[in-house]
Amino acid sequence: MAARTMFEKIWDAHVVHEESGQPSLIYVDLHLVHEVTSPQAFDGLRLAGRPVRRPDLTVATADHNTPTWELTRPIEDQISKAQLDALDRNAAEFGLPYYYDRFSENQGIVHVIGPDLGYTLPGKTVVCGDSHTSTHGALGCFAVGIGTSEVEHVLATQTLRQTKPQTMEIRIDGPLPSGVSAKDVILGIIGRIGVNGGTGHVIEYTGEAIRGLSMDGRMTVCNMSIEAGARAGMIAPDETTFEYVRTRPYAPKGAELEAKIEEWRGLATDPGATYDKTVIIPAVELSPFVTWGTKPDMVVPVTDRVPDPASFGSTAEQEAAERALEYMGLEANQAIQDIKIDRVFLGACTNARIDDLRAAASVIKGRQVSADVYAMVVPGSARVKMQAEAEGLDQVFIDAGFDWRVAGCSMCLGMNPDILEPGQRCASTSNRNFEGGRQAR
Ligand SMILES: CC(C)[C@H](C(=O)O)[C@@H](O)C(=O)O
Ligand code: SF4
Repeated sequence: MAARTMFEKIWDAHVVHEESGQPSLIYVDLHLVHEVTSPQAFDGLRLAGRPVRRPDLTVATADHNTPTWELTRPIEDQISKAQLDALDRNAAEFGLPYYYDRFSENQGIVHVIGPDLGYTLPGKTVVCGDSHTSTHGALGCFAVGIGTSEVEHVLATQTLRQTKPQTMEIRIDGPLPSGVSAKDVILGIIGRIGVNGGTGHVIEYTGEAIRGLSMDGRMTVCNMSIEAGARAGMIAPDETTFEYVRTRPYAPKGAELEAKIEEWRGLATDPGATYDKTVIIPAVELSPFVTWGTKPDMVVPVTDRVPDPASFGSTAEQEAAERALEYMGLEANQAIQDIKIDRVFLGACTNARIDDLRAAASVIKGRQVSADVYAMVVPGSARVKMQAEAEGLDQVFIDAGFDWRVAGCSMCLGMNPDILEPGQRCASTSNRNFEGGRQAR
């Protein structure tokens, strides 16, 4: 058989039906569900009198609307409450055995809990009515975000209509310079290829720098494939992946798992397989990055300055930069480290896993949040929160003046009470910086 990429192997193994000129029908191994994009999908099933075809392959949780204050306080916002209540009802009515409501010890951001609990596994096809489903590809699976009508289709049939994407390799050569994290890798990539650089493609991240990342770091990279315009992101499973899976509560165990691992070793892209596009970035060219504007590719090293709009090549870019500076309240050539911030948000499916909290706590330990800044940490899941508390990280944050919250999406999109006031500037670990969004990084 001809040499194939990892994506092609997973795709080939899941095609149910192909017809020329039509999207393919692919089988879905894992369907993740949250309260925002599922209510209408369940309504559709109810109207058609159809059951959920594979409740055993469906995992649901409440994350976007959940308040991050103490769980004993009731939800004030009626729209949030209605979406959460709808998922409670739908999970009960359609018999979903794996539903984690906001009080569950397995609750959390859907992209944090899937891998952490051991539902997301190498070789699978994973879908969710959510753009950052790309996160799961870090384990070596094809994970793609879908819309609400597709959520209904998957609930009803366990299949998805999907046009076969093209493949793109992004190789980061050499080890990462010190101080450069997974977030810097992906911001550096997006800064280079732009927010449309991956359009129509599945990105496979390769190279020494990627191999050297922990699973949590790999998820950060794959998470923001969407900000590069890609359909999905993926990383070949290796010993780091297998070690991670061995300690997941709901992953296969013992001999069954070891047999699976042998199978998963065959998923990596074959030598000689070709990608439709390849981008090579030397790791030495990466540094700690932040965004200064209103698109994820408006990126500079943190030691640098806000760019001058006049320095951009096209009129469109110049105008976009001018608008971004105005929105952000920044001046051209201002040093990034001189920018005043009002808030800090550590959280979201980009950077709220245990490695992220450990890294932040190691910097924060012994320091104080400025009296002018309100800072909060929102762990990605109840399990991450528990683990952090077992390690005493919560105390490090609290001693420094951070608020220590309950898990959820929180300020990342502000469907819950965690929002900025107009004009406030926030340093955020989230994945987007759009106008009207809630965060700056
Ligand atoms: C609510 C949901 C549809 C949305 C998404 O798909 O991305 C959200 O997760 C986000 O990040 O804005
Ligand atoms: S944390 Fe943010 S990006 Fe991630 S799923 Fe929630 S709202 Fe979307």
